[in-house]
Amino acid sequence: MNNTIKLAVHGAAGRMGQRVVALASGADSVDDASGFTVVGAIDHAEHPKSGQDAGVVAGLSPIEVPISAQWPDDVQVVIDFSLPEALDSCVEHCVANNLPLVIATTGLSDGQKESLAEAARTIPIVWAPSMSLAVNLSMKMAERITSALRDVAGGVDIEILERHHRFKADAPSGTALKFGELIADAMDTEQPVAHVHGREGHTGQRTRNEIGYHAIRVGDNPGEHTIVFGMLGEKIELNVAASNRDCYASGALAAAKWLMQGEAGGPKPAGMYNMFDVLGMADGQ
Ligand SMILES: NC(=O)C1=CN([C@@H]2O[C@H](COP(=O)(O)OP(=O)(O)OC[C@H]3O[C@@H](n4cnc5c(N)ncnc54)[C@H](OP(=O)(O)O)[C@@H]3O)[C@@H](O)[C@H]2O)C=CC1
Ligand SMILES: O=C(O)C1=N[C@H](C(=O)O)C[C@H](O)C1
Repeated sequence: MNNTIKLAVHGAAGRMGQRVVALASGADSVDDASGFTVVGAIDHAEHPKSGQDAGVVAGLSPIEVPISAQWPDDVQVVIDFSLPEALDSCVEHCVANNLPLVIATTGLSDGQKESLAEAARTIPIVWAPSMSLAVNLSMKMAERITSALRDVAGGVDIEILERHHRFKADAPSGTALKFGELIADAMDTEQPVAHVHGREGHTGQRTRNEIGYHAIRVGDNPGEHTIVFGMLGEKIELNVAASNRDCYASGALAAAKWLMQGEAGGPKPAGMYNMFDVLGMADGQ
């Protein structure tokens, strides 16, 4: 009997979808990727690779699963790496079929975030802008550094630089925005924190309650974030960089496996989870 977890990948023909299909199909021996069978490789019907074997598209031998807009019936868990405009139908399918869902797509609208919160009342969802262990650990470090420097004499200026490949459609990255959200909370100021995206012209002096964001698009960079903590006389730079996309793919597979490991032997209860939950880094864990 086949006891593996039956996985569908949404956005399967894309850069990330291909790596999830490859790792889950055993392309490399990655612990987090063991124990899955890819049963669905979902992409839009007009995709040029539609109908082709998803394993072949991902650079492997055939896995006998075509890239298709049709969802198979035997799916147990879904991983989404697609586009904001493609996500809604994926969430609707998971809610209608009671399927646990890992959402990695970034650039979502406020309305979509509200819809996700609603969906999480019915199904368990892991939603995170970065599935990478190193990035999530760096987020915890950024919170810690921000708190430690909160009352430093002369103050600290915090700026977030992100670099990604030229094909990336959203800016700044979802990860940069999440770093900013966590840092703003850790700044714990009475004044609201201003999120400043790039600077140009006669901007005046930098204020003390702002976080700056700078999005760089270069070549094939799979994702790099640098958080600069600038003080008078010294600075700290926290840099976290992917060498390839497998940190995200294996993190998403770890999240899918975690969703399938509820206390009662079935999936986790309905709710909104993140990678801190998956990695055991949530407050109080
Ligand atoms: N959370 C994380 O750890 C990470 C998140 N990401 C995010 O994941 C997303 C995908 O990234 P990436 O793989 O590089 O992007 P790609 O553009 O390479 O892949 C997206 C795939 O989704 C397809 N798609 C478009 N419309 C639909 C639809 N209606 N239904 C199903 N599939 C559809 C695209 O087709 P077509 O090409 O024809 O548009 C493409 O094949 C981005 O938002 C990115 O920011 C990326 C890496 C890590
Ligand atoms: O589009 C990408 O490539 C990435 N997107 C995510 C983001 O927007 O934060 C995560 C990672 O940095 C790669």
